[in-house]
Amino acid sequence: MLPCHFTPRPITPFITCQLSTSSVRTPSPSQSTPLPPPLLSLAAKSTPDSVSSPGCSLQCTHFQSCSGCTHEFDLHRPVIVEEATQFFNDLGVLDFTFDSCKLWGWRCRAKLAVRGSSTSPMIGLYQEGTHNVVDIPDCKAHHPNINAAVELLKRGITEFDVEPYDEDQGTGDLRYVQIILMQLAVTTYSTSLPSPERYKNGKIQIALVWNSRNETSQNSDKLNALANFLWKNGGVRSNTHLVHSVWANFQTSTNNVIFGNRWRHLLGERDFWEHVGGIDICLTPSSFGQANTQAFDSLLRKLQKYVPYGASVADLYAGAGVIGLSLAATRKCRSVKCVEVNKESKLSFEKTVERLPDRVNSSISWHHADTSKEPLTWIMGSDVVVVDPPRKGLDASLANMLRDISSFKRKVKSLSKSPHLMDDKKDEKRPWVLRAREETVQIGSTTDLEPNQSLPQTLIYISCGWESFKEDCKMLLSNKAWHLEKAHGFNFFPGTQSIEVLAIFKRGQGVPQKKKKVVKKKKKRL
Ligand SMILES: C[S@@+](CC[C@H](N)C(=O)[O-])C[C@H]1O[C@@H](n2cnc3c(N)ncnc32)[C@H](O)[C@@H]1O
Repeated sequence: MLPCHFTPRPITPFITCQLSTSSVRTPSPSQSTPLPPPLLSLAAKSTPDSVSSPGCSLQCTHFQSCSGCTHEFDLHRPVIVEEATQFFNDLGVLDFTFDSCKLWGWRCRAKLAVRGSSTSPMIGLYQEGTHNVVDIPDCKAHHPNINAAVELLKRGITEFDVEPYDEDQGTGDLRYVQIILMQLAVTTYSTSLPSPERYKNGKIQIALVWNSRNETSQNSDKLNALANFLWKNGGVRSNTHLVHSVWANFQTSTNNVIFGNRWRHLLGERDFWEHVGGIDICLTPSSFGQANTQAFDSLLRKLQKYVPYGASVADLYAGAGVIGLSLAATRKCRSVKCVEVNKESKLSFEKTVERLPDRVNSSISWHHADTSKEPLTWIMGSDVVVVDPPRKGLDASLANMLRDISSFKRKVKSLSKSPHLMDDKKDEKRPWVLRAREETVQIGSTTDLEPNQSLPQTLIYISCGWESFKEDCKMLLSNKAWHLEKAHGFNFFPGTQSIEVLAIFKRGQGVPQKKKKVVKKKKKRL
């Protein structure tokens, strides 16, 4: 076990170190994937270190050539944590915490470009500022099973003479591959397995982005041959049993968009299950999923504590509704309303709901809608609103509405029949409202819910974009309708300067946190 050195700093968040990599194995078919850096198993609340600890360094051969990681040392404590601590201190939150999470092998989702030739394929990320792909077979951020899947794929490409995509010419077959680690196989469904075990034995979903319109295009025989190879050598009957399923996505556009609209399930099980936040969630290859599922799980567990039992929750930027559904299950919510602009997430939501424990008795709905359009109608009647926007932060209309929330009391009365949610407005013409109604999924009865015109008292902001968060935060606080009560950071992307922030805002001005008094013990006289 390597030591992690800690020395105090003037402003110090609590840092929780969980540096264990013991749970990660290397089941590469050829056994050539190296082990991640040595084991550190600390579980401590501690002040951070100020020296570069060798035990917390990346030790990756691809560092500097690959654009994935920007920082090599002190993975457990990105430099930005210092700034975040100061930022929250200035806003009166003196007990900002930072959970350092898993430092290597944390990435459970990878979208990698496939370039080079069939005899010498390269699978990796672009070099910073270029379209040159860097091969990253030994990536230390990837879960080892992702690296093993990449290696298997390379073998298949060579064996079946699959031409990687050539961006300049627009030729070749295989453009990208998306590889996702799943920690819960449907066939061996058992949430009683400890989480590290599930993580260690995670299976892989491979989605091949094929340079053709559909599965009947020219060269589809090669696609099938490659998929069969992956299944034969990595699937359920192989020695390694690494691969859960193989999918194809068809994309012929010359722009930078990775995926086309057409997806095909080729081999293995169709449904892909994950266990986070106390529930099983189903993810399709096209729906949003967090790259660092273990860190996301820690965040969800923390978030749940800020939601009162029986609360009504609006989950905005909801994806497949993971946050809302996790709250429905663990906080016995009265109602949960999820709002998401990507229609593809609907199916995942529906499947996840099917596996919710029987005891969940909430009224749950999922709406295919843009939360920036008439945002007030989405949060009305909720006690808690959760926002988890993309990196660019909140849509301006939503941020403005939240900032001015105190002035909306009267408007709420007139809006109490939400145009998004009510069916009795037959003359509704606005296309986005009609679309939202069409795609709405409602689970559980709404009749027991008395019309509720209240506005939320708690705002929970989950951010993956530190710069946009700072702006949104200042904006939200500027009208004094909210105060910041708590803030926590999570090391979602070790090796980079990005952190995930969980911030809890409450209505009103709040009481400033007091600095903890240092109680000096009197020396006993001998
Ligand atoms: C960071 S992801 C969070 C997803 C989800 N909360 C989760 O953890 O799985 C942001 C989500 O917001 C969605 N989104 C982006 N802009 C939106 C908008 N204006 N209205 C509704 N959803 C939006 C994206 O499609 C994406 O699914």
